[in-house]
Amino acid sequence: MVVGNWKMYGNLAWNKTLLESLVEGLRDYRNADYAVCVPTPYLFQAQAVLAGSNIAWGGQNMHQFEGGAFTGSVAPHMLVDFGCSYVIIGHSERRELCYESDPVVAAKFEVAVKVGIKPIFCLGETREEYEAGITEEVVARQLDAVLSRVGPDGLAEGVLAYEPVWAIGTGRGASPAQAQAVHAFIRERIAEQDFEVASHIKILHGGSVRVANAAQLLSMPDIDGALVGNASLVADQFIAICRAAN
Ligand SMILES: O=C(CO)COP(=O)(O)O
Repeated sequence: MVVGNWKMYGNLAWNKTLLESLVEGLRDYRNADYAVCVPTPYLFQAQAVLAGSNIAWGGQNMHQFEGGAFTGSVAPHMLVDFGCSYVIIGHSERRELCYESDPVVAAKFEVAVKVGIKPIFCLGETREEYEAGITEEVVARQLDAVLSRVGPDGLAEGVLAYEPVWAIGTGRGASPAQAQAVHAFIRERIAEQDFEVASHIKILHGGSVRVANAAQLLSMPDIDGALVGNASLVADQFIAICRAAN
């Protein structure tokens, strides 16, 4: 599975070119599930261009409540209205810059499943945490917050994305072996609760996934796909990463 996270980039004209190029470039490919998570105002455009194609679309965030006086927020059902299959939950940029806590991320995960949207649940350690050698502790805490709220069967309704924060946007991602070790740790921790769920759940990798390193990362046994930032903004690069998935 390969998912593009456009973050806060794009405009109507530019999106149109990118989306149409993706449809064209991936038309004959069925090797993986493909999706793009676009800024909320452009969901209608993603829906219009991608409907009927083999590329799904989704949001990058949503509120955990179904409605209310939350100026500037987007309710889960609003993503449903625009045909979203996915929503990114707990991205490190939202955890860090918007102070989203583990309990909030867990609540969002639960609500997304409830309204029928697959959450792409992000977890990963910061550079300080990595350097302090507490990666597993941090990732376990983030995972457990969701697991304890929805249980293994609930978790199975979503997709996981391990994104070491120090690898995001830096061009210096984790090595395949480094990434594999944490992916395996995550899978083992889920297996402690439910072996079946652990063996079937998709764990994507994110953080400077590029054309040059995608195939190697995706060949690791516990890496089931990629969550791509920068390279998802360039049609040829995103298409190449999608084609590298198997
Ligand atoms: O944050 C990311 C995807 O969610 C990764 O971004 P980059 O691919 O730009 O490092």
